[in-house]
Amino acid sequence: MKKGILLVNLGSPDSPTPKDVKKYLGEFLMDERVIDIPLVARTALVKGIILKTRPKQSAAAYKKIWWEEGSPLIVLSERLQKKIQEQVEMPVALAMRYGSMTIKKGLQELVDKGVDEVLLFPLYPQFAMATTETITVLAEELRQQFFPNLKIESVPAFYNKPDYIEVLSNAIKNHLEGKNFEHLLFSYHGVPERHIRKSDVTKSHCKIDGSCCTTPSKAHEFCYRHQCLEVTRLVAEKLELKEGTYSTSFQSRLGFDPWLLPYTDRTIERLGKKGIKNMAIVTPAFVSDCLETLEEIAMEGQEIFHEMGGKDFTTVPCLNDDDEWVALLSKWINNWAIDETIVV
Ligand SMILES: C=CC1=C(C)c2cc3[nH]c(cc4nc(cc5[nH]c(cc1n2)c(C)c5CCC(=O)O)C(CCC(=O)O)=C4C)c(C)c3C=C
Ligand SMILES: [Fe+2]
Ligand SMILES: [Fe+2]
Repeated sequence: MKKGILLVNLGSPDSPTPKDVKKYLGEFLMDERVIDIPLVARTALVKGIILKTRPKQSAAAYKKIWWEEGSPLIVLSERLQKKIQEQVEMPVALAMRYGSMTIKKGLQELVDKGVDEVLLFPLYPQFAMATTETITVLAEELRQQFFPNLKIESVPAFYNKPDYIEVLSNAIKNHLEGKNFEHLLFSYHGVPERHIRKSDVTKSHCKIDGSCCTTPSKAHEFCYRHQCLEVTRLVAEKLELKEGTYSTSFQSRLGFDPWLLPYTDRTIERLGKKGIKNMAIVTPAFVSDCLETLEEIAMEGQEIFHEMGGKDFTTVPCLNDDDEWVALLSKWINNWAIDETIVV
């Protein structure tokens, strides 16, 4: 059998124009694992309300962060793919869950190279219904419909793998070397609380009450909140951060449902009001810098902090195409090629 890799990230619009942003958001938000309400209600909400105003607003935000080569998320994912390809023997393709670089095209590219066994690699350290699950479900649907002879195995969330924590901690340490920060905020993309309850395989563990996520449970294999809190805990342990000098928050909420707390914008506000003058922020739910890190955090977050009296606001870049990160992903891929072990 010939093996190949399909790295999958979220995706971006083709350009930062309201028209392309609308097309992209339409596909993204109509995903039943992103806005998880019945089809009729989802259509009314997305097409009848969100897509009437949001594309213009989002396009303006995208314009602020767009690069000459294109969307930062896509460009950085492509750089990652190229660097991994230099370190592994088998073909490495890249796809996006939404937008033009489809998973179908990615699978076809591998099949055209003679691949019949694919390692599907969602580029998300933590599991979420709206990220990892939607990728694996779609890939399986495409396999059944178009590639019935293809074998696909998926890489699960790797949030607590010691070598991932080490690479992430080193990246944070290197970036913050010599910088004097009083507080390090770990900001993760949020999800509606409802998503956490839906993914609870035990159906009774998740209470979103702050304690369930630190009580051992089978539910944590698919609990986004637990997995985010664990990344913070493990990195803080590795970097020997003192209690009270770091915290976790959740960003990018959409709509009026309760999302995971505390919210990042409010947390930054609170830190500024409390008299913190120098803060740093890291965003471990994203492996590539994107709209949510470059605009929402590095621009809007910084502005909030300054308005509250804060001075230095340092954003730690995502792992992007960091050499240690590339080496780790290549090691995991090469291990799979040798003995089918998936990420240990
Ligand atoms: C951990 C990763 C992500 C989760 C979980 C996630 C959930 C989620 N997102 C929305 C709504 C939007 N997200 C948007 C942008 C965006 N989201 C992620 C990652 C996760 N989303 C990334 C990497 C990006 C940036 C993409 C880029 O091109 O750079 C947007 C678009 C921007 C905007 O208008 O704010 C929306 C909308 C929901 C509803 C959701 C639910 C669980
Ligand atoms: Fe929990
Ligand atoms: Fe999002």
